[in-house]
Amino acid sequence: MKIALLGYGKMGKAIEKIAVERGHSIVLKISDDIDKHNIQTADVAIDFSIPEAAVKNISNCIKNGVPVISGTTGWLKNYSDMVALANKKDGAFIYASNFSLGVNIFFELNKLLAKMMANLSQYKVDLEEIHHTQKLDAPSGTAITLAEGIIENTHYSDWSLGQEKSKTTIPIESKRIDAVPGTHFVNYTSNVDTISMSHTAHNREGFALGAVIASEWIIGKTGVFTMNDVLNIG
Ligand SMILES: NC(=O)C1=CN([C@@H]2O[C@H](COP(=O)(O)OP(=O)(O)OC[C@H]3O[C@@H](n4cnc5c(N)ncnc54)[C@H](OP(=O)(O)O)[C@@H]3O)[C@@H](O)[C@H]2O)C=CC1
Ligand SMILES: O=C(O)C1=N[C@H](C(=O)O)C[C@H](O)C1
Repeated sequence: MKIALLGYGKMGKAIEKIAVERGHSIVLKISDDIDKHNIQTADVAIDFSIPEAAVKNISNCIKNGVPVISGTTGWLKNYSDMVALANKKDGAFIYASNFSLGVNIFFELNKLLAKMMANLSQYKVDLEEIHHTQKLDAPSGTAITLAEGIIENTHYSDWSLGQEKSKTTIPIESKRIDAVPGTHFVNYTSNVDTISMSHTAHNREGFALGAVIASEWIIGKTGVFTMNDVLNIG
């Protein structure tokens, strides 16, 4: 498989290592305006860039008929536009806030726990995420997906960064510490106890492997998919 890397930072480099180990070749490493490059030389594009570049990168791939996997976070207000474009152009597109197998299992556990807690009004939920100090966006995309999983299954209707805003808003605390690859907590607290669930990434390999597996999976397919489709969970 010929892979274009859209973004050659920490994740681009981690993906290159795993892709090459799995027998793929990297034909493009793009860190600037995608319009300067011919994306059609690749079988698939993997975007781990910056929030401001993701929409243009994804659009360019879809318009050129190249399947695209995006892990970039912080651009999600435009997600429905990318879905519409992919459907209109018969493209192939996967976005995931987190490509690791462990976090995708954690997403399902989060929904299950939310269902169990839905009628227990003595508990309040809050989320916490910890990442390295170079991270550009807050809260993390993973924390937003966790909040969405709780909103789908409880009376909560929104999330907010920082302190609790109302009884229907899930507070998310974002911490930035040194080189932390990514840690997420889901806490349910009552007057007498706290139930906590956490996922801790030890390095970036899980994210990178998930993105390469998604790229292998999407070849030959048309449509908009999620990691639940790729991993056959959920
Ligand atoms: N979904 C998931 O599983 C994961 C998602 N992420 C997300 O992936 C993204 C990248 O993370 P990370 O690799 O740590 O960040 P880095 O800052 O290490 O890398 C981002 C890279 O994007 C480059 N870039 C800047 N402009 C463009 C452009 N127009 N097109 C393509 N690339 C560009 C930057 O180049 P330069 O430095 O020259 O400006 C930089 O090399 C973030 O949004 C992060 O949240 C991260 C880990 C896992
Ligand atoms: O920026 C990162 O590093 C990460 N970003 C993703 C996110 O925003 O959730 C995934 C992972 O936690 C690492």
